[in-house]
Amino acid sequence: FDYFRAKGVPFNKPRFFVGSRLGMVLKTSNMIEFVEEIYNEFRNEKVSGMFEFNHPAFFIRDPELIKKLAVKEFDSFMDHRLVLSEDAEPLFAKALFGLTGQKWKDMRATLSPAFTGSKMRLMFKLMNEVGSKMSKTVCDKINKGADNKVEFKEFSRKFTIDIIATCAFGIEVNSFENANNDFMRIATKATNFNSSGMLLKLIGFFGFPWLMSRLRVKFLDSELYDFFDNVITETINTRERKEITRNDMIDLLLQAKHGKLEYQEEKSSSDGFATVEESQIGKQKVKTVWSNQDLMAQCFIFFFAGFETVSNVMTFMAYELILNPDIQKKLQDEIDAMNAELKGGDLTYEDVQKLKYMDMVLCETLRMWPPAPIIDRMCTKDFLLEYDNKKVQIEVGRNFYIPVYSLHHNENYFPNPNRFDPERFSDENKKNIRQDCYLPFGIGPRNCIGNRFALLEVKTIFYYLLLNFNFEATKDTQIPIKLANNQATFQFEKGLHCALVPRTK
Ligand code: HEM
Repeated sequence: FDYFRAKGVPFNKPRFFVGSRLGMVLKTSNMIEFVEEIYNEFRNEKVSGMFEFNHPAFFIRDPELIKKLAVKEFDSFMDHRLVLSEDAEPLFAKALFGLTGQKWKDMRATLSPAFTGSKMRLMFKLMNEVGSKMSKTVCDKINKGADNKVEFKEFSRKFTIDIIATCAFGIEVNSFENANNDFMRIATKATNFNSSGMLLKLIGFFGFPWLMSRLRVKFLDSELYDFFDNVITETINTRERKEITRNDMIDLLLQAKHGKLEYQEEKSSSDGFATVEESQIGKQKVKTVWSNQDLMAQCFIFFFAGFETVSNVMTFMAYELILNPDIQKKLQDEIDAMNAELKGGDLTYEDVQKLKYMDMVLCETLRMWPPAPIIDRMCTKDFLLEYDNKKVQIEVGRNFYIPVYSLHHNENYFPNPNRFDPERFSDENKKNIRQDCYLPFGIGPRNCIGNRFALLEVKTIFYYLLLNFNFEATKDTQIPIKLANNQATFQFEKGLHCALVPRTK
């Protein structure tokens, strides 16, 4: 607890055992309150300190320093702090997010060609099929008299499960017809951080990973591991035996396994303002031979990273549209115009790129409600941090946090930050946005590999939903919303209860 005092860095006064995480243990604050509390404690400092239980961590407030460490000095800050070892969670440890050093570089370079604009264009067909089919199912049900009141988080999970199942695993699920399918059951289990058992595990893994490793505590249920193992092994075997091509992620991973996937530079490759660029590391050629288990871990992380984040964005976007009917109407006008232009034809990848206002609304949702409100990096080479005539040594194994949420809500970077205003991202205004202060998909070579996929997915689903429905509040809608007092997830306390009212055109 003397770590920061010795370095002359101001720090959040730690409490015995819990450090700066009392709110996590007592469940008295949510993730945003935690980030804001630490961010606002030393408003005039570029760097401060906090404690993950007994583990000191730097908190970098200054965007230029963040950029310096996460981009320019990437070699010294390449990894995330590993709280899950290979013993505790083989799938996490072998997946891109958990990999470290050279292994991470090789895997990133192997996978990044699967996430370029041209690959997204091919995958869009699968996404579009699910989006349009599911909206039609919902429409038919409501038109036949089914209840039009939904809890939007639960509702959007059905879309994201079906899309990730078809795009990452090559499996059609149809969660609106069969709500209790295995994917949904497993996903719900994997992302349920609310139970006391899970809270204890989280405290253990965050605060005392070495102890958890000694005790051989597993993070995820073994049923989950078996489920992914069976699904992926079976799919890979069938694909290889029957030489089926489907342009989904399993296809791309198999191409990568056989060394046939290479990064292709593209002329214009923006899938929206929030798109992040791939670094040179991701564009290298690699010769590593990957095992089926390595591939399985990647499918797993696509599932894990791409399911909860996307359904969260969808829920927050629906909430903002309910609060701001004029914005909802303007977005529907754009969608209706596109629909008229299509004259009954299929929506294409290029059409989605043309939905400018959709991009503005989504960018603003990601600013107001970034699904990853805080991200971290771990020091992989001793580093002397110099700023404001100070010199602070950061040793290997120490990590720093980037307060994404607080940057997005700092009035110096986003005037009137609590106002939902898509106009910030208009052609005219977006040039005023500092790229180092807008980080919904992270920063530097370790940014979100699935960013294009995520943007495309949300836009496609909202296209079909808003074409057919108005989102309206009901007596059960919690306004203003409150977040659940849980620092492991970023969710509404009571969900988002609302009505999908069929549009009369
Ligand atoms: C709106 C939805 C999403 C958001 C806001 C989001 C955000 C993020 C953020 C903030 C990071 C950490 C970046 C950093 O540390 O600089 C990350 C990493 C990652 N995301 Fe996403 N993500 C989303 C959707 C997805 C999807 C759909 C996929 C996969 C299909 C995905 C796959 C990953 C992976 C594999 C990583 C680890 C990258 C690495 O370590 O090299 N994400 N994401």
